[in-house]
Amino acid sequence: MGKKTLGLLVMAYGTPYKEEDIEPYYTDIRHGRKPSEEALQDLKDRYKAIGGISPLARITEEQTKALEEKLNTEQDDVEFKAYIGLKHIHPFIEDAVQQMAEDGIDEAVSIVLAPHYSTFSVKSYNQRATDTAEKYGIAIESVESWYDEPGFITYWADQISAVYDDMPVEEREKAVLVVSAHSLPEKILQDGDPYVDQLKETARLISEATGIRNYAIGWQSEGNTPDPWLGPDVQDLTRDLYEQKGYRSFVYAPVGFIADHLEVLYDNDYECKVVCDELGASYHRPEMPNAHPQFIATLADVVLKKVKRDAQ
Ligand SMILES: CC1=C(CCC(=O)O)c2cc3nc(cc4[nH]c(cc5[nH]c(cc1n2)c(C)c5CCC(=O)O)c(CCC(=O)O)c4C)C(CCC(=O)O)=C3C
Ligand SMILES: [Fe+2]
Repeated sequence: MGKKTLGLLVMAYGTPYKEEDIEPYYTDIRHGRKPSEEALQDLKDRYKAIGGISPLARITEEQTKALEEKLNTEQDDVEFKAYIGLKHIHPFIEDAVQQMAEDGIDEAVSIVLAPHYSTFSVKSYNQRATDTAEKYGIAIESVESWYDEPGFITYWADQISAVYDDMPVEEREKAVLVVSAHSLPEKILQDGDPYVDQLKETARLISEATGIRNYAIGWQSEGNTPDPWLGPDVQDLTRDLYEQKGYRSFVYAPVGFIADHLEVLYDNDYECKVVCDELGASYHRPEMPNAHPQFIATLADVVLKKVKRDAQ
């Protein structure tokens, strides 16, 4: 008998593949409500500013292929077969699980390509995966978070240290590390959501690993809604750190994301850089994990730990 095939559901946010996808994609993000003409144009302009469309679709695919390959070379007990399931565009999470069922898979493990757990993000991905798997009789186990995984911390520590090592000593003395994730509505805190504490812990572990004591936590890319969002926003934080603490060099580590995409290429590389330029401060942003082998090996560790624990 051959090896058992285990489904590997890799879930991610999703991104438009071409300009015409932007409207239905944005409508899906807004729970089916069409965006205003103005908001739609604003989003189209941001995608245009990063080169027309996001590289995220390609990167998610590269990460998924690399993870499947790594898992299958790392161990010999099962054969992992990867499926991409997206939150806001095809192939949707439900499509991926249905495809698994059609391929005869009855056992699967899932991981979200986002390190920190929140009721807004990972919980809803996992719920959709579990509901659909149940419908098709697939036994699925879901990774919940990996914000403190040693390889993840090492990845960022190495990238950040490389940026600091390249700085002249005078710059390094006036440098600050800004560790950030996507902002969420403040109301998540009322339900004891672990999101904020998890980001703080990622930052603390990076500080410990790099020896960088001057760091601050920020939130970015907040939505355009009337409710209050988690702050401080990274742009306001940049000004405050400049004015009140005298920092002159800013190193942005958007650790809530793992790929080059709109939030990083626009919200950090354009918007934060504009603030730094205005202030006459230096802007740095270490490389995102993307399909970096060290990062993929970390994801493989996370998946294998989940599978092994459940096998006991
Ligand atoms: C927590 C979180 C993550 C990280 C965890 C995870 O990865 O799941 C994330 C990632 C991403 N978010 C992305 C894109 C967008 N998110 C939006 C809007 C929103 N995100 C939210 C949350 C998150 N988002 C929320 C609460 C809203 C407001 C919704 C509302 O209106 O109530 C909008 C609408 C316009 C705007 O607000 O900019 C867009 C275009 C892309 C793809 C980028 C690309 O295509 O390159 C990625 C990776
Ligand atoms: Fe988003």
